Amino acid sequence: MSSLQITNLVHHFSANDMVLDNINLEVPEGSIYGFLGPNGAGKTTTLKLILGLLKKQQGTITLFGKPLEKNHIDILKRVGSLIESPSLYGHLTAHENLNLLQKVYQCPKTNIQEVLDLVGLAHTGKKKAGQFSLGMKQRLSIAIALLHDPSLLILDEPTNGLDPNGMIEIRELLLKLNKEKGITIIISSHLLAEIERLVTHIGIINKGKLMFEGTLGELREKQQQLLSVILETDDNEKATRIIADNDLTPCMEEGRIVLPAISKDTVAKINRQLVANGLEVYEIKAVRNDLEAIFMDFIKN
Ligand SMILES: Nc1ncnc2c1ncn2[C@@H]1O[C@H](COP(=O)(O)OP(=O)(O)OP(=O)(O)O)[C@@H](O)[C@H]1O
Repeated sequence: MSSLQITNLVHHFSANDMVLDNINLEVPEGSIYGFLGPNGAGKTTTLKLILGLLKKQQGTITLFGKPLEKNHIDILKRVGSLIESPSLYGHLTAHENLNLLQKVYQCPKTNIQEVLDLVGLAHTGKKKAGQFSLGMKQRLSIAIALLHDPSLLILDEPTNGLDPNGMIEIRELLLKLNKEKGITIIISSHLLAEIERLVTHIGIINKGKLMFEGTLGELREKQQQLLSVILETDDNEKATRIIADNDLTPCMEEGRIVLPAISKDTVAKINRQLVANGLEVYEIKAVRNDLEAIFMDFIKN
């Protein structure tokens, strides 16, 4: 069962800007789904459409097996979200902030202490939210999103601007919410390293197109398949010209030639050509791309 399914989602802000270009994605129930992409890729637009904060133009959005348009209120009751900067009352304590919003959202009062415990703010007592660190403010915003006991939490770049400690706190909180409360989480980010140790599933979006979707394990499998080749010769400029004649695109990095993934046969062929052209080949080695390099590859192409 999936918590969210999107099919053929298209969105324009004006006639000739395709901000979302036929997005299809699926968030399994119980997963932590990392929605990854560079600035301007279309992450916030997608998340706003999922929450009904933007009017859908084309495609279908289904949450908990029901179409969004026809079940908007019922669906929103099951979703907590944090999109863009949170609105907190700086002159109120964490408890007072939650107390106020609990009345606005008409959710059970009993949730307040539990939610404060969950996000690690139960000890903040009389301290006003305005005096909180950015990390504490983010955790209070997540607490607000949790007040009505949602089964899906949608967070748009919640670790933006946090120091490494703040990032770790949010990561541990989200893992706890997922494990202990069974909450499905969608979290957007433009940094793979930031969410790599948190997510079970990843969707990579670039220029409004979904470039990859799968489990973290499937992304790692791509890592196994992708090998770049590093070469060093006594005349790298000449070697680069010879290699480029094979329809390859070598580039220079730190005085060595770097080639995208190529087959063993091609490596042998290039080696023969370089030697036949009188070059000394000092080194040819295959290197595994790390996950970050794979992500960069998705957003480059
Ligand atoms: N209200 C709007 N009117 C016009 N263009 C918009 C509007 N909102 C977003 N855009 C454009 O749509 C594109 C996608 O923006 P979006 O905010 O969805 O990207 P993002 O992946 O969330 O990026 P970021 O990490 O920078 O927030 C960008 O080119 C942005 O300038």
